Amino acid sequence: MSGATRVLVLNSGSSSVKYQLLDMRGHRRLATGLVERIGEEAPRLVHTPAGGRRRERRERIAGHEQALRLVAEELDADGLGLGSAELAGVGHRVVHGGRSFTEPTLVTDEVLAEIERLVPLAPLHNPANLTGIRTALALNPRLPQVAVFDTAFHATIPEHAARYAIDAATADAHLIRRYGFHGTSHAYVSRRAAALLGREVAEVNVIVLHLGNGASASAVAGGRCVETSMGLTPLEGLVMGTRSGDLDPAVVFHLARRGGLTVDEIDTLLNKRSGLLGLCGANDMREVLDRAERGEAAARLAFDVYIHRLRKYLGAYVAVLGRVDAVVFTAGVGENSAPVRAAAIEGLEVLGLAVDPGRNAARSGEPRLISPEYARVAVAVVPTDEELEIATQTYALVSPEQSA
Ligand SMILES: Nc1ncnc2c1ncn2[C@@H]1O[C@H](COP(=O)(O)OP(=O)(O)O)[C@@H](O)[C@H]1O
Ligand SMILES: CC(=O)OP(=O)(O)O
Ligand SMILES: [Mg+2]
Repeated sequence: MSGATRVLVLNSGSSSVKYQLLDMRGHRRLATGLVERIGEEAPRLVHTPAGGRRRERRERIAGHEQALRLVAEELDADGLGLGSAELAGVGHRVVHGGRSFTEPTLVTDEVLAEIERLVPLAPLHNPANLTGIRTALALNPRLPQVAVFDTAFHATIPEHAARYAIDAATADAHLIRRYGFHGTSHAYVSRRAAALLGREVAEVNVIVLHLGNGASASAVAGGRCVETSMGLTPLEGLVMGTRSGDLDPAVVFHLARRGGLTVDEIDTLLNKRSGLLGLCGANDMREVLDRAERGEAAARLAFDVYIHRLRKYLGAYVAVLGRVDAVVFTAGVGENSAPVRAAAIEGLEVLGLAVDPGRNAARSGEPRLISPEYARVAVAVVPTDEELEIATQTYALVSPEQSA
């Protein structure tokens, strides 16, 4: 392999693509960007080269392939395109790896076929991820492509936590079990949390609360994930921006039989029109908090439902782990919302948990403690960096001699 030291990371969501180009010498970001509202009204691309001016494009963007071609054009314009000899490879976030993929994987035809086979388990995500890989390959067939799976870190969850209590043969026939998602973030953040405590990863038990648009909790014992809140798909668990999280599965039958909704309509309802949005009409936690402060009852209730669910999981994961060294908040809401963190931990002194108001209110892009000096369990904020983690894993695969 040549002296190529750059990695492009693509995180293709159902209607967006986030990307970063990193130089792995010193982990420097050379460009970052976002394409949003793909296939919807008013799509746009925002591209920011390091040290350069932010550029924006607003044009029709019908699908992910077109989105990626525009990204490639923007990178080309900065001399950073997919044809560049300095590019060592492309790392793709792939949401569902089923039980087939527990490690970052160099993409081959067989790997593509397996990701395709898993589409029914992640219909909103895997097709976009596949298009990302195929388009990058079309733009430069010689460039190594690496798939980094959201599910991989959760492969260590023991069987008793991964199995749903349904007919075993049916579960096996349809690959039904808990897979878990956001694994790249849970892995990265739990490692950074151990470093913040000045301890070895193998020594600490951590609960990670990844609260973004999608949200999930995980229990990590000595660096191995033992439980997580998302399941077969990223719908289970916590209340999210637009997803319901946990509910009685009979709600689905009831909506089909009594409400006259089709399965696809129920799927859309639970994934896109539920959560905070469904409860109060806003999916952004900042707006929910603003409206709640102005006395809007629906927004107050949405916040309370969100926090109640979070606290239930927190308590459950204390029981799962037995001993907890740290509770860690991460992702958009977890990193930025002091009110969410305060409400999640309030009154949990019995579990050794407390938040220092001054520390909680402070702002910083660095990992930090927000628990008081005396607390038995650390409460921390650790910014996640899925892109850096994907780039690091990609570089280790495509350039092992240099990344070592
Ligand atoms: N200051 C803040 N207070 C509350 N929520 C915030 C704040 N800043 C960002 N967020 C929330 O973070 C969410 C995005 O989180 P992020 O981790 O970037 O999500 P994703 O990667 O799933 O798109 C937004 O929906 C918004 O609600
Ligand atoms: C898997 C998942 O929920 O991802 P996101 O939070 O990016 O929607
Ligand atoms: Mg995210």
